Amino acid sequence: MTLRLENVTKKFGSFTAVDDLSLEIPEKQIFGFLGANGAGKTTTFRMILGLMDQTKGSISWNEGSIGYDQSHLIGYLPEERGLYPKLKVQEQLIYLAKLRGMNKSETVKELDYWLDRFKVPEYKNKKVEELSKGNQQKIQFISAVLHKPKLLILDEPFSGLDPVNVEMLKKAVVDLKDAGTSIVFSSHRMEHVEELCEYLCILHHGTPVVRGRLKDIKRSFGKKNIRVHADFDTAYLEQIPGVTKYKPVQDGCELEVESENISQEVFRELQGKGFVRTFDLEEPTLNDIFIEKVGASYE
Ligand SMILES: Nc1ncnc2c1ncn2[C@@H]1O[C@H](COP(=O)(O)OP(=O)(O)OP(=O)(O)O)[C@@H](O)[C@H]1O
Repeated sequence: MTLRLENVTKKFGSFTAVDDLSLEIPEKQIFGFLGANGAGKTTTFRMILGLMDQTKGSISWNEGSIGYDQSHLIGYLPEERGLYPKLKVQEQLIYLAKLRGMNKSETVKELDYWLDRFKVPEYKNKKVEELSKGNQQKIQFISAVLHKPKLLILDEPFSGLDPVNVEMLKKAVVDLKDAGTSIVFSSHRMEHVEELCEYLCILHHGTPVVRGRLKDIKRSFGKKNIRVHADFDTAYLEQIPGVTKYKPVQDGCELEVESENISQEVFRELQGKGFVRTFDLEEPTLNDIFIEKVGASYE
């Protein structure tokens, strides 16, 4: 059940929010959707879900289009969140699950499971407005997964959650993937995407600037980070051509180098100067890649 976007464009008047976006989102994986504010992530989700028509291009899931008759196969956590504040948690989840074809006893069973798992069983009969923002978000997440969707779209699922709740939700996302759910989520937090996703796309002004498998993206980025700890002054390393960043740290330095070859050059330059305690060569972080590809537009 691959989700495929082909040359998708969305215009609002003369403004292009999503520009000729082609993506293949593999099934049973967690796919990360990144981009600065206003990059077009939510707009893309809305088009995938059929909440909004694209101006051009096509979106297909399992070779067909996504229609309302597939609502029971899809779960969505919208960015704007949308629970009824005056209704009790159980009442409204029974109502929302009914729209997706679930009966009351199935819903209550699933709801009890999730409330226990998220350590909030006492909220079952509380009105949503009585819950904190983070706890409302957990309930909203439950409403997106209660019917065991095959495709789950999460718009900024971790925003506004404390670290314990972030971990709880991450674990739930991984377990859902292991159970066979295809998950797409947007986030501004690179470390979450780095930890959870095998595949990702970085959107910039509605256009993908990076897409594919995280491992391949990191490898092809070229730049590497090096951490050196030594019992001599390493400041001279900054002068090596191809060293793009230099930061002194306690007993050494952190470097960014243009390529693997330059890292070997740095290694050679360290020989014979004294005792080198650490020489760590690391792949770039997703944060490094994001800043390089998207960051310039902030300047
Ligand atoms: N209904 C609309 N009418 C006009 N412009 C819109 C509409 N919806 C979105 N936009 C514009 O389209 C662009 C993309 O918005 P979108 O909400 O998809 O971004 P996003 O990547 O989800 O951003 P964020 O990270 O801030 O949530 C923005 O410039 C936004 O102002």
